[in-house]
Amino acid sequence: MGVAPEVPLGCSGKTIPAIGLGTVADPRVDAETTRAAVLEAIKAGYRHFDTAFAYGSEQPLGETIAEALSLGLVKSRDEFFITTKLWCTFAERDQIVSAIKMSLKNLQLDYIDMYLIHLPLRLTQQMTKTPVPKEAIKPLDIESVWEAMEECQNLGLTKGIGVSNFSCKMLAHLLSFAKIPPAVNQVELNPFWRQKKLREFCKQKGIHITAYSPLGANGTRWGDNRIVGCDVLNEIAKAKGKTTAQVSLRWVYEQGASAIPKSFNKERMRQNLDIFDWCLTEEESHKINQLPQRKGSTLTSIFGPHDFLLEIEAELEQDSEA
Ligand SMILES: NC(=O)C1=CN([C@@H]2O[C@H](COP(=O)(O)OP(=O)(O)OC[C@H]3O[C@@H](n4cnc5c(N)ncnc54)[C@H](OP(=O)(O)O)[C@@H]3O)[C@@H](O)[C@H]2O)C=CC1
Ligand SMILES: O=C[C@H](O)[C@@H](O)[C@@H](O)[C@H](O)C(=O)O
Repeated sequence: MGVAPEVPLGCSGKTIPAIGLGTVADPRVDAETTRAAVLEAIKAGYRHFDTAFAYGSEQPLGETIAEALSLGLVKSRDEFFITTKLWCTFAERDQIVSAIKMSLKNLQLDYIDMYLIHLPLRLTQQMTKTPVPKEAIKPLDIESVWEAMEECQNLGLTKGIGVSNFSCKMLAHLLSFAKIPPAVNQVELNPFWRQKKLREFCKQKGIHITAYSPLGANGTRWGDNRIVGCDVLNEIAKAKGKTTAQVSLRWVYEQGASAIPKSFNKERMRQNLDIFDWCLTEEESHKINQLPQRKGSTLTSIFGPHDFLLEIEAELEQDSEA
C-alpha cells in the first residue's frame, strides 16, 4: 500500500501527508494501547500523526517513534510529520515557548512539524473536570499569542505554525498582523460538515485545511454514526466496492484537505490509507454535497453552555453554510 501522498501546505512549497493518524481515543486508553496502535500504523505506512498536549498521547507517540527509528522501520525522523497543539491553559505570550518545549520533551523530538493553537480561547485554570466555570474561559490575546507561536518557529522548535477551530473572521484578523501566516487550520470536515465558506477562504489565502473527525467520530462521545451509517454514502461505497469510511475520506482528499482519521484497529487503519487509486464521480460528489449539514463536536458540549462559547460556535457555524 505504501505511504500516503503529500499535499501542498498552501503556497509555502512545503507539503503534508494527505492521511495521518488521529490519536484521541474515547473512552481514553492506556499508554500501551496507544503505543501498539501507533506501531501498527507505522508498519501500515502512516507517517503523519496528530496529537495534542491535552490528549495525553504525546508521550506514547514519542516512545513509539523512537522505537520505530531504533528498529529501522523508518530510516529517519524527517520521514515523520508530527502535529501537536498548544493547550488553552498555556495560551499566553510568556508560556508558549515553555509549552512547546514540554511537548517536545513528551515526544522525545527536537522539532515539531506543525504546532497549532488548539482552540480560540484561553483557560485560566487547569481543566480538572467539565463543564468548566464561566470565569475560567477567556478570549485569546491573539496578537501576543501569535507572536510567541512565531518565536517557536524562529527558534526552530517547529517547522510550521497554525491554528485549529478558527473561523474565517478569526483567520482574517490573524492575517492582518501575522509576520508568519498560519500554514494550517485544523477543523471538523466531513461529508456532513462541509465547511464550504471556510474552504474557499482558506484556498484563497493559502491556508491548508486538515480535517478532524473525518468519519464523524463514530463511537466517541462527540460523534455518531451519521457517516458510517449514511444510506447515500453506503450506496456510493457499495457501487465502488469500498467502505463508507473510505468514501468519506476520499471526499475530504478531493477537497484538497488532509485528514487525520483515528483508528486503533489494524484492519480499519489500513482501510483508511487505501483511498488513493480511485475517485468519486461528479454525480457522487453532487450527491454528497446535498447531504444535510450537522456538526459533531462543539465547544459548549466540552466546556459548558457559556455565552462567549456560544458566540464562537455561531461564528464557526457560518463557515459551513452552503
Ligand atoms: N483539533 C481539534 O479540536 C480536534 C482534533 N481531533 C483529532 O482528529 C482525530 C480524528 O477525529 P475523531 O474525532 O477521533 O474522529 P474520526 O472521524 O476519526 O472517527 C474515529 C472513530 O471512527 C472509528 N473508525 C475509524 N476508522 C473506521 C472505519 N474505517 N470504519 C468504521 N469506523 C472507523 C474509530 O474506531 P476504531 O479505533 O475502533 O477503528 C473511532 O471510534 C482525533 O483522533 C484527533 O487527533 C479530533 C477532534 C477535535
Ligand atoms: O480535554 C479536552 C479535550 O482535549 C478536547 O478539547 C479535545 O479532545 C478536542 O475535542 C480534540 O479532540 O481536540
